[in-house]
Amino acid sequence: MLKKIQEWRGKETSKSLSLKEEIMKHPIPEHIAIIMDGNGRWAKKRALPRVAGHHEGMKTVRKITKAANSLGVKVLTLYAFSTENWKRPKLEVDFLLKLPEEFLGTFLPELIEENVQVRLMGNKTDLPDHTLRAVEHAMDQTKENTGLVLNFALNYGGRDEILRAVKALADDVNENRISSDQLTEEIFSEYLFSNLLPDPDLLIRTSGEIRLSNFMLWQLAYAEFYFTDVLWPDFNENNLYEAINSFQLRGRRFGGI
Ligand SMILES: Cc1cc(N2CCCCCC2)n2ncc(-c3ccc(F)cc3)c2n1
Repeated sequence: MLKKIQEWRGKETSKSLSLKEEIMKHPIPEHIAIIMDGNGRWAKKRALPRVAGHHEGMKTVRKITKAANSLGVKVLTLYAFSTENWKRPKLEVDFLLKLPEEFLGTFLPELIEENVQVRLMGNKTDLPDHTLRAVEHAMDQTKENTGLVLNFALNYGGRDEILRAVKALADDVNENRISSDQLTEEIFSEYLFSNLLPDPDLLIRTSGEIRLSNFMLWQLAYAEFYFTDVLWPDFNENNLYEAINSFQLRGRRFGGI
């Protein structure tokens, strides 16, 4: 039995290595965005509390961040907490909003070592002070880093983002800081939380759900979508390679023929 497990693991490793070698021969998506779904289901399958799935999912964040950075991905955006998540039970929300400081408290030295730049995308005002302090400290400690931009969508909602951008733009028009005929998609993008970041090339959503859930509604206009039944806590480097391989096999036309 042990021999069979070792043989299986050997095959898995060689499959993973050969797939990584394969995708490295072709352009790697510059910006990958991930809806990290399936954490509660992962816990339920093991008769564990939902928060155990969130905690396991946090370990997957580290694993996939390292894998993306080693591939040369430029931006990795992770949907960590949506504006809709406030509707969850208070105990679960409190647990979730402690994860940023737990993750950074453990892995920030490693992120700095790996030249990763931490960034936040979302509405900061409603976040607890302890959460914001941890993230802003990490952003300050990594602002000079030039490797992977690890962009956490925290208290983020696509419609909220667009509405805030329109309001700020309307103020600028009313104050004659810009006229509506000067407005372009590029200028509008600067009003979004994701300003200065390139749009995602590849969106990955785990756990089999096939919907956007109010995520990066403007920015995903031309992205390739990849859906997998794998639950986020089980998502590994080979699953990432499979998603990138699928992306590379598709011909992107950006609306052209
Ligand atoms: C709210 C939340 C939930 C959260 N989960 C773990 C991953 C699965 C999805 C939900 C639960 N993770 N994982 C890492 C962070 C995080 C956020 C900001 C930051 F600067 C550093 C780490 C995180 N934040």
